[in-house]
Amino acid sequence: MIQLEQLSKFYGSDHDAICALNNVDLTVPKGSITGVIGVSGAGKSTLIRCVNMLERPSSGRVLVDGQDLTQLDAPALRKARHDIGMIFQHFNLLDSRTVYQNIAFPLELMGFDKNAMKERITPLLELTGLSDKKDRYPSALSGGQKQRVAIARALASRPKVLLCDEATSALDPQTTSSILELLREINQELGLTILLITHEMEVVKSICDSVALISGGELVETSKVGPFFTAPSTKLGREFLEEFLRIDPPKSLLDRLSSDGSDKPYPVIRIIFNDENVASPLISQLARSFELDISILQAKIEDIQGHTLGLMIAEFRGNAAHIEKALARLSDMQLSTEVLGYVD
Ligand SMILES: Nc1ncnc2c1ncn2[C@@H]1O[C@H](COP(=O)(O)OP(=O)(O)OP(=O)(O)O)[C@@H](O)[C@H]1O
Repeated sequence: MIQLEQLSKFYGSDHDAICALNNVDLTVPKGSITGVIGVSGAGKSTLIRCVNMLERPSSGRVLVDGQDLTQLDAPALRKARHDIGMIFQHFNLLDSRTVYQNIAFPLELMGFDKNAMKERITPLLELTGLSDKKDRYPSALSGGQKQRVAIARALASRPKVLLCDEATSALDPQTTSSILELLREINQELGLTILLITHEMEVVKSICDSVALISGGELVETSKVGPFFTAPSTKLGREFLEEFLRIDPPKSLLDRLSSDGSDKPYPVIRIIFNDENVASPLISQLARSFELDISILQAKIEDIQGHTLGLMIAEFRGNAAHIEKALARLSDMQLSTEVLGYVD
């Protein structure tokens, strides 16, 4: 388990200090995968680097399995770091060492002899699918394979927690999926607690149990992943969700679309559905109740860990007063709606 208590970090001197983290409280339960998401500059890297003291917090506490790392002297911190593995966006492998030697590196520092090292490394090569690549150098590996080496190296000291710093940001979507799958497997098989930072909702959706949204160094929302995707409680959460769900209207529609409703009477609406209303025959009910013709122009449904989320772009045609009432009905139902423009 990782606990961050009132964690703050300032860079620079007093008068022009930059506040990168401001009184952050976050708990990552044992065996869970928690994602910290935020835009560039929000403080994600600073946060994750404070967990293993690569950055010294300015104030607050960092507890890993109950031990406050901010209170440790250098030798005790070195020892505590054996419990914390970390992987990075750009892998950080040693180019002059083979795959095997890279994974062996932390064990050498810990004083393992050759046989004990082999005993540790062989199953890690298997787990990460690298057994046949053990004598290759990093330059002869793909990005995904490099990240697998980094994961094996991070696991060599048998850590209790794994920190992932944008671990898939440099990878293509297919490789990203395979690395995320590997992380999920490791989490389940080894019971490893994982804290990751990302700017991608797709990563959170794929493997996280919980999510923490960070902005301007402050934690603005924490939630289980299902509720976060179906009903985020903050404006920023909703923005992330909309960006994730975004489907651009087709060009043929954009060409007809006017931002001004005075010359074109029929609105084109984007509606986000969630668990509560995705299954209801909402569109046909609205059409019947308000005598409207509703054309669905685009639609998308996502399954987020058992929760359903849908997005639809639809054109509402009919009497202006009836359209207004239909929109009011959507609003009463707490559905997130947005008028994209008007058509005639
Ligand atoms: N070493 C540093 N010295 C001064 N300011 C820093 C330093 N590192 C980060 N910052 C500042 O702290 C704030 C948070 O940066 P951080 O790198 O933690 O954000 P981030 O969310 O990880 O961004 P990105 O996704 O772009 O990496 C930013 O305003 C950044 O400019």
